[in-house]
Amino acid sequence: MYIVQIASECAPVIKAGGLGDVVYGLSRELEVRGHAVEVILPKYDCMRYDHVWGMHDAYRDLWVPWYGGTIHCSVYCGWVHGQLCFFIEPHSGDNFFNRGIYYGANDDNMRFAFFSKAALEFLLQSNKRPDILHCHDWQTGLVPVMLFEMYKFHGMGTQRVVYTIHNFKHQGMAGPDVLRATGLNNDAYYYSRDRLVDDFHPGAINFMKGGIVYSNFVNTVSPHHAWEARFSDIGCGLGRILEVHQSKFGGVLNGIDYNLWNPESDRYIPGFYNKDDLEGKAKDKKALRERLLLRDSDKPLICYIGRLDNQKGVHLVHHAIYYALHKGAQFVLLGSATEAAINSKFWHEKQHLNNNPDCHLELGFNEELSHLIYAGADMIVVPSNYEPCGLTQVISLRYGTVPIVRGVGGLVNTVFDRDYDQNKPLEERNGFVFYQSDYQALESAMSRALDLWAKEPEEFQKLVKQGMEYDYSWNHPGEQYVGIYDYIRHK
Ligand SMILES: Nc1ncnc2c1ncn2[C@@H]1O[C@H](COP(=O)(O)OP(=O)(O)O[C@H]2O[C@H](CO)[C@@H](O)[C@H](O)[C@H]2O)[C@@H](O)[C@H]1O
Repeated sequence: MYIVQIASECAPVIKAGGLGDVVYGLSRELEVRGHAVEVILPKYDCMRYDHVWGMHDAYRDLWVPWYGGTIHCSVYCGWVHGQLCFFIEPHSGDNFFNRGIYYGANDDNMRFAFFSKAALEFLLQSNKRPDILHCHDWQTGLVPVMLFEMYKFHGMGTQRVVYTIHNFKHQGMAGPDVLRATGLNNDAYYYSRDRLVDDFHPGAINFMKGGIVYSNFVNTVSPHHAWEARFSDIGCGLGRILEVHQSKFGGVLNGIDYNLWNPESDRYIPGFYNKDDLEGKAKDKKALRERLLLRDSDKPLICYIGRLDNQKGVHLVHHAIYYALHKGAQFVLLGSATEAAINSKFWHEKQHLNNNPDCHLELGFNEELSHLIYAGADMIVVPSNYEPCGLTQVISLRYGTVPIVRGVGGLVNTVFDRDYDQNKPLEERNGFVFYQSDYQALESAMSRALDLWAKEPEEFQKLVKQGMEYDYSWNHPGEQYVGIYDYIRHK
């Protein structure tokens, strides 16, 4: 099959979070399975150009209709660690992708509506006719809308679309302007409850809803989150439309790239190891302590890696730091906050803990350091309020770092409590789970983990190995996505 992914991120060249990992990892897996995959991305000024090889212009004069006129774009192509990617660069006063940021501008809705339109124009004008377009999150929700309402009539009638939702919270909203800009026009038609209008804001077009209504298959990134999206408020108002389209909606658990995340060959860690020989992990712990100026000791080391925002349960992350220190453990945090209030709270905390030899807060995005932390830590906390899939607990399992997680979303599908899991036999359990979002719940799971570490080190080691035995590579999800592509092609 010929598959084109249209997305706003692809790791490591453009990575703000887990979406980038998934776009890259899934693309590689599909290629290994013998399919041809291309990725279409915006050409941001701030992307990591050092991760693109052989960048050259692929399509010099792409004219994209926008409002009544056109915007001139150039399309570049290059290889991101073996994956062929196309980067669209618009030349207009809007400066859509020259802002020094990926997201967070006031006109994000227009930036990504334009990108979606430009991606379709690029396919149309360059005569690319993939079997499958795979779109991700609100940024590309308008792709299937425009494909089936416009481009279908211009020679793109056989393309099928899979739409993957990584986060229901951000849905992309705009006024009727976006219909004018993209050429969809016809307000009365699109402002209907079974098409694009937001169920709760009658004046707004909802991009994600468009993606759900028009795509041939829709999924989120774990089976449990698919259930939550339909039957709880986690669907953020999209529950009704998911109900209407339930026959084409499901959950596919994410994988991680096992070549990139591999403690036996990771180029960012000094000690290599596997489940049968964990000596290298001790070396990594030592290296991590040295790098972050933590005192060398026989204390356990707990970490947190991830965005710092309400989704991730920041109040519990904050509490975990102090509870770990109180229990005689060390704590390392690697996180970045986009919200000013959260950012300043953690900067304040960082200053406060600056001289503590058992704690280090690293605020910012640092891919390389994240590898060393996954390898060097004994445990990771993931106390999310909601979590569509979650990659950090899965990466941790691969690195023999025991996850302590809140039982929501994909965390439920990947972490099984050592003491209480009802469905897995003892020898298949791999971490600690708590359910409530209060301090006591977190503390009880953390203290169970720390007690096991201190009092029954052999049992703790067993848990580490059991976690490393899980296969959360792209192998299985890759097969599931190919099954979905096949199904919608022949339906
Ligand atoms: N400061 C930092 N420095 C370095 N690396 C950092 C970092 N902060 C995060 N990362 C890395 O970014 C990735 C984050 O993965 P998550 O699953 O937490 O994604 P996120 O919530 O962004 O995405 C959404 O999409 C993904 C993919 O579908 C879902 O798993 C998830 O539930 C959903 O919220 C991991 O690879 C992690 O190591």
